Amino acid sequence: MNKEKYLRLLSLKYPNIRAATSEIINLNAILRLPKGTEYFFSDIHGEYESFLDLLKSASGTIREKVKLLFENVMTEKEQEEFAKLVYYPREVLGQMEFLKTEYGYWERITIFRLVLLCRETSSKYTRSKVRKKLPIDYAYAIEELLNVNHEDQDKKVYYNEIIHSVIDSGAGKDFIIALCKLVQQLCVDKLHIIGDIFDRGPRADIIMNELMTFPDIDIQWGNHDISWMGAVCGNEACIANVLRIALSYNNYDLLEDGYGINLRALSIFASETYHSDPCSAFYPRLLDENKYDNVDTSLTAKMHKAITVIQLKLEGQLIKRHPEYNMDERDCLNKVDSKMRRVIVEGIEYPMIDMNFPTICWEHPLELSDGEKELINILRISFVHSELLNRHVKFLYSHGSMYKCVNSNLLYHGCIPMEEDGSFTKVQFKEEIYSGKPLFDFFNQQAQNAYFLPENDSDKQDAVDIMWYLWCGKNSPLFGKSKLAVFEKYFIADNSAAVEQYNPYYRLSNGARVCTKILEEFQLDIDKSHIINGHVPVKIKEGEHPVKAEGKLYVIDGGISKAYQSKTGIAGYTLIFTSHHLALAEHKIPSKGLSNLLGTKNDFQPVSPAIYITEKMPRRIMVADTDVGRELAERIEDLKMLVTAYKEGEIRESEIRGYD
Ligand SMILES: O=P(O)(O)OC[C@H]1O[C@](O)(COP(=O)(O)O)[C@@H](O)[C@@H]1O
Ligand SMILES: [Mn+2]
Repeated sequence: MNKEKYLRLLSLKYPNIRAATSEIINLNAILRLPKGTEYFFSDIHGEYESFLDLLKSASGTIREKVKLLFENVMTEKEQEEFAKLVYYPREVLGQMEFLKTEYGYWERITIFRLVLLCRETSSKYTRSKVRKKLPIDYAYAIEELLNVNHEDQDKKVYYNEIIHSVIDSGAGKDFIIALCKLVQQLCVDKLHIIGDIFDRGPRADIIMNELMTFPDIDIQWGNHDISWMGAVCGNEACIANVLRIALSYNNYDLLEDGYGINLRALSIFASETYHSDPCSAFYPRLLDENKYDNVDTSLTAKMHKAITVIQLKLEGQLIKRHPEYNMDERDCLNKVDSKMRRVIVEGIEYPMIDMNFPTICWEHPLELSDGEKELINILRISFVHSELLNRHVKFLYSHGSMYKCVNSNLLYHGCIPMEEDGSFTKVQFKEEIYSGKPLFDFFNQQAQNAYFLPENDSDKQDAVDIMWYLWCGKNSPLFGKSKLAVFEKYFIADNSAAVEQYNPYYRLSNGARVCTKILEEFQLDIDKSHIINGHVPVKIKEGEHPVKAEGKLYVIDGGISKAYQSKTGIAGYTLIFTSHHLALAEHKIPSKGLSNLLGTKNDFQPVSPAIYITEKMPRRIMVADTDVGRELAERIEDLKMLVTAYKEGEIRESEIRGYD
């Protein structure tokens, strides 16, 4: 756009010198504020209770602020009760049994204390930023309360008046809820999710609903997320895969209650096809109980086997369609010698532990039976049309990507595929060869194409297929392992056949030199920047540490996922980036959540992690030093140009606004 056209558009918003100048002053003020606090989480894996605890408590930060403010007027127990209210106001209020007279007093003092907490948490933001986070209904009242000067006697009366009128009008509870939510949102200014929201734990859908309420959030897709996205794009191998994992963890509530995926056809097909098969290797892991949909485990095992066989066939077909994936080795069904009941994997022969495959014709092992064809078709329709799942996937697209550079940090879930010598692996798709950043960009574009291209576009199918490659391909930055040993885990007794080798990245990135090379590849300042990954559980109890490469790399998969806590020894990490420092909050097992709060009242354990400062900033980081700050500085320059244009008569000033 040419300069004059651009300034004319800008003049619609700032129609005269006064308006433009006052915006310049505002923006300059914002630049001089400390930057907001950023929170990083990864590998949440459907654990909605623990995750909501961490999010709503700002990983222990709110508890610290409560202590700071009220240590002298509240006992430890009262502080804990108060913090509990801030995290789960609706639930706590629903539980309260007070005499009417006591309640009125409690409501007043609670509002008063919450306002103090809001003031403390909002102190480093401009009024305008706080205003944007205010709930519409109470914006005016809250803003007044936050900004009243307590020294002034008249103002104090005014302050009390506001609180009284809120209570008198019967809005006390709602007002308390609004203040609590505001504290939560003020504490976590920016939220970064480094992938793997889905699979294993009970309710990824509840996590997504919560994330969608967050004003400032970005998501770097994990391999598990991309496989759900692929499923919604209609990739049948991905559909079979997400169902297989969900069944293996007994996640019926997520599938049926959450996403409305109808499993009737699968259960009928499985119980008929595998009626006398014990399906022993397919019993689900029972880490959580379903609240709504309970299916007996022997039927689940049959459904699990049915979908696994379908998945192996569909994967084999995909591999045949795409020789460029170089994944022939993963076409395992074609490596089975059905007569000898043996299979050859990576050149080694193993006995098969199970040869009951009523739907496989060994002449053409990848062909779906008629029943399987009909079934996968029904399931595909269910996934592609699930309304809530589509909303969630759209959000993953609008707020997510393969990687992100933000405030001097490089965020991605898994790895940059690398050779043993530290060079970026060159990967060929069609005629093009990609490596390093261009490989990420290529996959990012393909993921977009998979969902957004119209059905009749000739590039659509390849893009939809690549979603499966991103889930488990050797050179997928989201996966980064030599193979995903689905077949071996179910059908070979020897565990060594199921070993998945990590890409050399995972060893080489422990060295600062390789991390520097990666940061340079993404044009980041090598002295200030960090790489932030998830994907690989950090085995703390075996002496591993999340901070690597002389502080340049953070791996923050600490095991929020219950299934992995025995490996890591903790219940997850939160990386916290304030204006002063980078810190890791290390969460203890068990993080007792909402269900405890609602069950036995006294059993609630507040989130109180061990917090370690891992890097102090040489000086306080201000908004001016951040990406947003750079955008604001540009806007200031533009506004200055506009002021000059007004002064020189190039554009005429006006009082009225453009289009509104
Ligand atoms: O422990 P589970 O749920 O059976 O999953 C094991 C599988 O998950 C994977 O680790 C991928 O999941 P992550 O991205 O969470 O590591 C595979 O490599 C592995 O085969
Ligand atoms: Mn992962």
